[in-house]
Amino acid sequence: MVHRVAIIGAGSWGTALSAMLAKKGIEVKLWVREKEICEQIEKARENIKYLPGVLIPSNVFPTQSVEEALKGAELTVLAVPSQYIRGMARQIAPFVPSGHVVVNVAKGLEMDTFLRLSQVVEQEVPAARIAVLSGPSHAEEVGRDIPTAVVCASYRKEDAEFVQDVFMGPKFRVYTNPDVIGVEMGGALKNIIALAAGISDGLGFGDNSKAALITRGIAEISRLGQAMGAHPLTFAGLAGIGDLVVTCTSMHSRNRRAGILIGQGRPLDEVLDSIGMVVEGVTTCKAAYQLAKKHGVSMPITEQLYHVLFEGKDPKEAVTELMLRSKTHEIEEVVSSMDIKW
Ligand SMILES: NC(=O)c1ccc[n+]([C@@H]2O[C@H](COP(=O)([O-])OP(=O)(O)OC[C@H]3O[C@@H](n4cnc5c(N)ncnc54)[C@H](O)[C@@H]3O)[C@@H](O)[C@H]2O)c1
Ligand SMILES: O=P(O)(O)OC[C@H](O)CO
Repeated sequence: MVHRVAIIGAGSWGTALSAMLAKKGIEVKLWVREKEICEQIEKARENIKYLPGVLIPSNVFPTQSVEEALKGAELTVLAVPSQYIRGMARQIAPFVPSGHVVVNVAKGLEMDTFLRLSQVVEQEVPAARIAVLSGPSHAEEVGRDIPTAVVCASYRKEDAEFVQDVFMGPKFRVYTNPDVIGVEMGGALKNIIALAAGISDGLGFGDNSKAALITRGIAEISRLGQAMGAHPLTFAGLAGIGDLVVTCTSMHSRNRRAGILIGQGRPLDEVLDSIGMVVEGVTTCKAAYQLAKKHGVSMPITEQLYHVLFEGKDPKEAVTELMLRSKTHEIEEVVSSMDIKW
């Protein structure tokens, strides 16, 4: 039984996970970047900016010191947005003992290097053993004890099972998976498709369009994931189709909400300002667009979203290009493996 956990980052997700672990009786040291939020959690037991309405138990100890957060921790959770993972990993590194498990819960790719986040943490915290936790899990629901299932991936079975034991509870079920690449790529790339699904809603399209985006979305996520070494079946799991469905359909999703506003014709800067929280799909789209080129993988939805976000393309024109692009089979592997001549 673990007694003390450090959580680095008190945005929506770090705050929800802190509350959840604290309710299991674990002492949580929560590193909070903003002084006013740190004081608010300490005094009012609430994080009004990032997770309003969720009571933060008294065994969550907010601190602005990374050293203090990690002191005596048996597990460290990195819960800052993906573009800050390297900086935070570098800050925690001096306080991470050899063999300590660091679990990354952010979903994205590093924008300049296109690295997966566990690779970034590995580079910055060589003493750590890395795990990742992903899957369909909106902070607003986890913070309110709504039943949720996620997946933990790690190269070592014992590390994945350790994280599973720490997080598992009657309202939070954790599976394990050795496919770190697949779990990370599913979690990162679903945000791109959620932005596209939001745009579809913002344009006034319907459920058919959404289902098409989800289904063709998982096809292109899986293609890039496999080109990078992932197992295809991981994309049929919680970090794949599971997270894709929740993010494309939920009003909690910041990516989907941002997409809706873009579809309604609002400029990207204004949209990101109005959401006020991280919209990971924007930077991930940039990285995935380049990664797809590098690996020679076709990602038509990602490609069109890239043109809309960064080159001012009209979303309606992007939809027409997606619908009219060259004809193709649904699943190439089915065509080649069926015992019939085509
Ligand atoms: N919110 C969710 O429901 C949810 C669920 C699962 C995974 N995630 C993932 O967790 C990660 C964190 O997202 P979130 O939802 O908690 O973010 P958020 O938008 O709610 O909060 C933003 C966070 O970024 C921090 N921050 C801002 N500038 C920083 C800097 N320079 N250095 C370090 N930290 C800085 C803020 O202090 C705050 O903690 C993301 O990758 C997200 O995809 C979120
Ligand atoms: O609000 P979003 O779009 O960042 O999604 C949050 C989680 O990743 C959902 O699983």
